[in-house]
Amino acid sequence: MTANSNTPSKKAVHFGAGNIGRGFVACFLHISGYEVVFADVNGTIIDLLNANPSYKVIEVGSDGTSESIITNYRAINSKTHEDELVEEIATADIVTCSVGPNILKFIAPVIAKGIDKRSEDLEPLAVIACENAINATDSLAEFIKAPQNMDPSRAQDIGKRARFANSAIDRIVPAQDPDAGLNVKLEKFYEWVVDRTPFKDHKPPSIKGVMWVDNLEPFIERKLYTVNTGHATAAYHGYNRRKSTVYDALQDRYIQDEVKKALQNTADLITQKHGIDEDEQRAYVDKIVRRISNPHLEDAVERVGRAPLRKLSRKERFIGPAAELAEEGKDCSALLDAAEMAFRFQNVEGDEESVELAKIMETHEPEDVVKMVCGLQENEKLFPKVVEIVKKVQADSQEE
Ligand SMILES: NC(=O)c1ccc[n+]([C@@H]2O[C@H](COP(=O)([O-])OP(=O)(O)OC[C@H]3O[C@@H](n4cnc5c(N)ncnc54)[C@H](O)[C@@H]3O)[C@@H](O)[C@H]2O)c1
Ligand SMILES: O=P(O)(O)OC[C@@H](O)[C@@H](O)[C@H](O)[C@H](O)CO
Repeated sequence: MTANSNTPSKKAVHFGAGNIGRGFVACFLHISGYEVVFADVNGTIIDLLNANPSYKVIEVGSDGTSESIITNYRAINSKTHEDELVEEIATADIVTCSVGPNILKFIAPVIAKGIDKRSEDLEPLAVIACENAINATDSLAEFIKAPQNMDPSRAQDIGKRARFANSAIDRIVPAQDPDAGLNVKLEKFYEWVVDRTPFKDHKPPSIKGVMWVDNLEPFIERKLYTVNTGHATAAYHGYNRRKSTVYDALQDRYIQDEVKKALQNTADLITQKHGIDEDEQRAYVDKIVRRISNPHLEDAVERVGRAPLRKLSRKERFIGPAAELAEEGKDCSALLDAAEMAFRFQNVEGDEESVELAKIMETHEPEDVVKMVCGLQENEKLFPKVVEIVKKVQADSQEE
């Protein structure tokens, strides 16, 4: 897969040269004819990218392996070379990011400067956040337009210089082997759905593989509450049963049943809320269970369970759907079982949020934990159920 050399050169700046960044977003921008300028704070990755003119994207699955070569990129350290990056953004066609939802506020200032410097003779910059979070691009746009980052008068007519489109991005990219260098191993499946509505009066950027839709909400909720709910359920149960990978976890009959029950809980919500056909959702679930069971990915439960405070928050894969189901008096018990396992994901090596979670659990009353971590309020039907879970986990920790 290489870009057609006759394609006029277009430029994309991509924040986050990590797994999904190199393996999916940059790969598809590359085959769509963009020069990709990576921006990252990891000096080692930046140096490697600048020293190597190509890297491989390796798709692995039951029907074999296939490789693509990615070229035509540069890399800039956003911590040390901000001015250079501002110039690149001011003249780019697209800015994408896959840095993690909690990092958006840190990349916003430099994007704001680049947008502000942009000539209005150019098409507006297309900004698309590729994170596992509902409306991540809106969150990024809010940070960009905040008065500390942009003069309010410029924020008001920012639409002349930039358009912000939410997206749902789906492809499993595990942590890479330490000796993999820049190469990225990932699954064959991919889905990248982007909101078309911000480009109504302009042409949306041309990116191969993107599905443009007028209503993104069903796509992002279905993705987060199926792929990520199922994945995290397997990972947290797996972690607590000492499994190494999601594949190993799913070999355990009990965990497999818990995943299926959690995905039945979310299917009950999604099919009704978004008018999705039940058979279609069943097929989607089956496919996801097959995808996360891919033995070639060797996806560690610690990666999939990473950042438990984010994953236990209000709009995320467990509490988001469970709160809505509880309000309707529907079953959300498997989601709560998985949330309990997430509360037990404490002090995991290399995971700051799991250390923070342990401190919060040790020093706060159960009701306060539920308010702080899950963003639930006392008047919500789910609140007492999660309080009971927290009490149980706290009691078990005291016994240990
Ligand atoms: N890996 C997947 O399977 C997958 C799939 C879909 C979506 N996502 C989402 O993509 C995002 C990234 O996930 P990942 O697995 O690629 O993680 P990753 O850790 O491999 O990559 C994140 C990259 O962001 C960089 N970064 C951190 N702070 C930065 C900053 N201030 N400025 C610039 N770069 C910064 C890191 O150095 C790292 O290279 C997350 O939101 C994740 O949920 C991941
Ligand atoms: O990236 P997170 O931490 O939100 O979730 C971990 C995994 O579930 C996730 O990265 C999946 O691999 C991905 O969302 C598949 O599309």
